[in-house]
This record gives sequence, C-alpha cells and structure tokens, in this order.
Amino acid sequence: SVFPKHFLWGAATAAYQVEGAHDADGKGPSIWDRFSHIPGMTYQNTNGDVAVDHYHRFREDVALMAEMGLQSYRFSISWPRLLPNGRGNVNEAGVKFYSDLIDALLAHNIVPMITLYHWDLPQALQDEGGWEARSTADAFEEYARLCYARFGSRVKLWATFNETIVFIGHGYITGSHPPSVKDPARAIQACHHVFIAHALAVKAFREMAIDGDIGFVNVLQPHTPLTDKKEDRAAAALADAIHTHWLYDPVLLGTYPAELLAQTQALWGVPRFAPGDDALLRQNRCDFIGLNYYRRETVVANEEATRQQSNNSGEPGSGGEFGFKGLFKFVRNPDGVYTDWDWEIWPQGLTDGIMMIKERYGDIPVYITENGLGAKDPIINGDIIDDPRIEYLRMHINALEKAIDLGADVRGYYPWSFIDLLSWLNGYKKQYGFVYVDHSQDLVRKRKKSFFWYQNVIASHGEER
Ligand SMILES: C[C@@]1(C(=O)O)OC[C@H]2O[C@@H](O)[C@H](O)[C@@H](O)[C@H]2O1
Repeated sequence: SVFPKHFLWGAATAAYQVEGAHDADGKGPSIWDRFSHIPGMTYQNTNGDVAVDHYHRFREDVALMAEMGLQSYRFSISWPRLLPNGRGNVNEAGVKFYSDLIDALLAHNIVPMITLYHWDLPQALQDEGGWEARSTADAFEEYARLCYARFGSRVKLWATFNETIVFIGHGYITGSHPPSVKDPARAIQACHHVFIAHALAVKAFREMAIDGDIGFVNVLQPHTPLTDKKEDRAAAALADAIHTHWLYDPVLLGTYPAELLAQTQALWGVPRFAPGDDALLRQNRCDFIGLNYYRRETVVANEEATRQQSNNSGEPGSGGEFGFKGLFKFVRNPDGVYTDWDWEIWPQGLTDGIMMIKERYGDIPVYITENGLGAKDPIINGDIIDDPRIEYLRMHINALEKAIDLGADVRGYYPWSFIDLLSWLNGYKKQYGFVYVDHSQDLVRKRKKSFFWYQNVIASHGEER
C-alpha cells in the first residue's frame, strides 16, 4: 500500500471529554467545568464531571488500545489539572496522572501525541480576561514549558492548540461555547493572542531542545459554491479565506492573509499587534500541521447582507465568522449525503483539502488528527454494529491514500474518537468511538464492530479496509 513505512495508525480523544475527575486530586476548574453547569448550556445539562472516567480507568483503556494494535494515541492535557490557577503552583498528582498514562502507552509501544490546549482553559485565567488578555499567552508558555520539562523526554509529537476556529468562533462569535461572547472584534484579538501563545510555546520548545516535532491542529473544511455564479464563487473564496487562510497562515507562514487583515483593521482596528509580534510569528513555524476533517460546507452569497455590509458601521456583531457572515452563508447541498447531525459526508474533500494545504503551504508534514462519524450506533442482540462508521472511515482512508499517491506527506491518521465520550454540546448520544461506553452499567467498556475492523486495518498496514 502507499502508506509510508512509519505511518501511524492512531486514534484521538480530548481531556474534558473523557477524563472526568473534574475536581479530583487537586485539579482546578476549567471554563468548561463552569460553563457546563450553567443550566441550559448543554444538551440535557450533560457535563464532564465524570465523562467516561478515563482518569481512573486509563490502564483498562490503554490495554484496549494495545489489543487493537493502536500505534499512536492523541490526547490532550487538562491545563488546570497541572496548574489549578493557570500558572504558579504545580499539582503533582496531575503530573503523575499524565506521567503514568504516558508510561502505560510506551509500555505497549503506543506513540503519544499530546495536544496542550483542547478548549479547557483554567477558569482562574478566564477570570483575568481569558484569551482577550495578553497575559494568558504568557501563562500558556509557562504551562507548555512545564509539560516539556515533565514529559518531553518521552513524548515526541506535540500540538499546541486544537481547532482555534471552533473555540474562538463559538466562544466569541456565536456564543455557544464559553465565555459566551458575541463580538467579532473581540474574537479577532483573542485569536491573535492564541497565535502569540502558540509562537511562544514553539519558541520554548526550540530553546529547551525537546527531541520531537511541534505543530498546530486546525479544522480542514473545504467550501464548495452551490452554483457557478460569480457571487457564489466569491462567497466560497471568502469562506476559505476566513476558515482556512486566517487560521493557517499565521502558524505556517508567520503572517496573516494581507487582504483580510486590511479589512479587519479598517473595520475594527484588530488585531492589535504588540511590538515584536510580527517577528515572533515569523520565527516560530510549525514542524507539521494537524488536520481535523469531518465534512464540507456548501456556500452561497448572501446578497442583502452584502449591501448592508458595504455601508457597515462596523457595529460588532454585524456578522458571524469574524463579522463577514453577512457576505456568505452555508446551505444544504441538494445532492449531498448527511449524517444525523447534518454534516455532509464528502471523502473527496479530504483528498482535495490536503492538496490545497500542500499547494498553499508547500511540503509541510501532515497528520490527520481527527476524522470520524458522529452517530447513534445500532445495538443488535447486545452487539454494537456500527457499520456506518466502518463505511465512513473506509471511504476516508481511501481518500487519504489518494492524497498520499498525489505526493502529500501524510504521517498518521487519528480517527475521532478512540472511545465514546462527551460531545461538548450534544451529550453522550453522539457517539464517535471504536469502544462503546454503557452509561447504564457503570461505564463498562464494550468493543464495537469497528474495533475489530480497525484492528485489521492496522495489522494489514492499511491493505485491508
Ligand atoms: C463538536 C465535536 C463533537 O463532539 O461532536 O465535533 C466532533 C469533534 O470535533 C472536533 O472539533 C473536536 O476536537 C472534538 O472535541 C469533537 O467535537
């Protein structure tokens, strides 16, 4: 097969969605601990207090990974579990949890990939302004240095942030994630501080001479115009500029896309740069890019809003994604196949998306750090027969093979998710895992049909799928 010899067959999770133990052994609260307890914010007020209790059951879970033959495991570290106040005193019990997890993975020849930030900011830092405060970027550097010092001799694959567009977009534009702000100008400044935090963490990684690679994880979301009309094609290009170029250029090129930057600064005077920010971004590029692929979006122009935008007073909230929502909107593709959560299944978008990244950023190494089907899995005679997930993953492995055939340097594939876990706003009904968790039976784990299917994909190095 075309999969390179050292290609990693992995799987992914995130701390808040699997660990539970939300206040155990000295852990401090995160913004998701706080937010998920506000009535009405999540589906049926579900939260990660217990999640699937990975904090206490990680040895059992790692044994299941080993049984599957998993070659790599992507997980995130809960910042407030290590630094309950976001900075300063270290919670050694938290360090021990991750140290034991890493040792268990290594004992089974499973390569750890750490994500430093998967949305769970320490609440103490949010109380000081969160990502809108420049000081949070400095706190992130302190946190990253602690992780490098404690885990850097054993972990070689590091990503700073997961899906900045999601935690900034929902945190500061739609308001559906914490801190529930709806203001594009504040979103852009907060996003700038995330890029600075990333650059500071990359700089620290180099200064500490950690033996490994460090990258950034973004949503890979191709946009297709509904029609060939000029305005629809322009709308799709704008969606690409905002969803892709704005999020990727600063960490892969070290600069913002010039045209859009001119617009955001004319409209709202953001991002405001501090002296040295330019150089900081340019001098601390990623070793790889992590791509999270689920779906594509079909785009049309939004005429009336375009007119309104042209005499826009720049009032915050005048649009969605970075204030330009008025200029385009996402619509259903009449010929599309959709999941139960309305995401269009489009494997070709993975091939095209990877090649678009290669086209714009050159031969940057790529990991597919998330890809999976969120579904309510069928249970037949007590067995979880998740054929739709097997079919979804098979099609995307085929699409990945095409990109590698076309010369893309793809080094690993991490289906989301290893185990059924908390879906931020959808509770536990939206399942992604190879392993089922029975919430009616003390969170007992059960292997799904896809567990055995992926076990064979790994054993055959992708030949059988
Ligand atoms: C919103 C939701 C979900 O739980 O359904 O989408 C699927 C998957 O996407 C990723 O963006 C996130 O890293 C991960 O936490 C999951 O989050």
